[in-house]
Amino acid sequence: MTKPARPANSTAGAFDHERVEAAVRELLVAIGEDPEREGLAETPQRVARAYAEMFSGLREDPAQALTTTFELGHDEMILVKDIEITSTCEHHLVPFYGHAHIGYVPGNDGRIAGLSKLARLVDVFAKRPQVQERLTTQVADSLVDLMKPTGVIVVIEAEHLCMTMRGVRKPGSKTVTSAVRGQLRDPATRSEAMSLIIGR
Ligand SMILES: Nc1nc2c(ncn2[C@@H]2O[C@H](COP(=O)(O)OP(=O)(O)OP(=O)(O)O)[C@@H](O)[C@H]2O)c(=O)[nH]1
Ligand SMILES: [Zn+2]
Repeated sequence: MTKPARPANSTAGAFDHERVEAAVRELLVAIGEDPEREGLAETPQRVARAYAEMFSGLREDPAQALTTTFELGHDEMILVKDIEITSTCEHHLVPFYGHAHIGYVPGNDGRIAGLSKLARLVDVFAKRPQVQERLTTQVADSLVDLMKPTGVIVVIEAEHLCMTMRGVRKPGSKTVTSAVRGQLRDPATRSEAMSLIIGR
């Protein structure tokens, strides 16, 4: 049975460096390598440090990313385009990377978010084992939760290394996912938002 995905704001247990190091050492033996040879001797520790960074979002709360908001009385769409993202495919544990575009129309209070905080919010979810669709909806749903905006659109375009370096080997293929909430579901506003995002 497929287990349900971890809820957006749950916090995972502490990162166990020693256990990751032991697992990487074991992995090296399993692929026929010598984990004691000079070039690999420190690899388990390096990989543990890298994983701690790549999966740091498991222990982060999205509410802590969206800390700074301003009461501006703004009621038009705000769009932050081309936010670079790197995440990790949960099926193969290799990266997928590309760009996120986040647009929203503030709620009735006209409250807006600090621009950098939107990029921080994406990272909370990107730094977890992911599939692109869930990453996209988690960003949209947490923005709805935290900002109570009138509308939200999140578009992510990414290249998956699991499709380029191995398996089907189709370099250059891009996956585009979107999540649209509230007023931006209206076909006219949605297509205006999409043309701002896609029209470069
Ligand atoms: N929908 C979706 N699929 C993904 C994502 N990342 C990887 N996948 C796909 O997950 C699928 C896993 O398929 P499996 O048949 O279980 O694994 P596999 O034998 O390694 O598959 P191949 O990649 O086709 O060699 C593959 O089709 C991947 O392309 C993602 O973010 N979203
Ligand atoms: Zn994959």
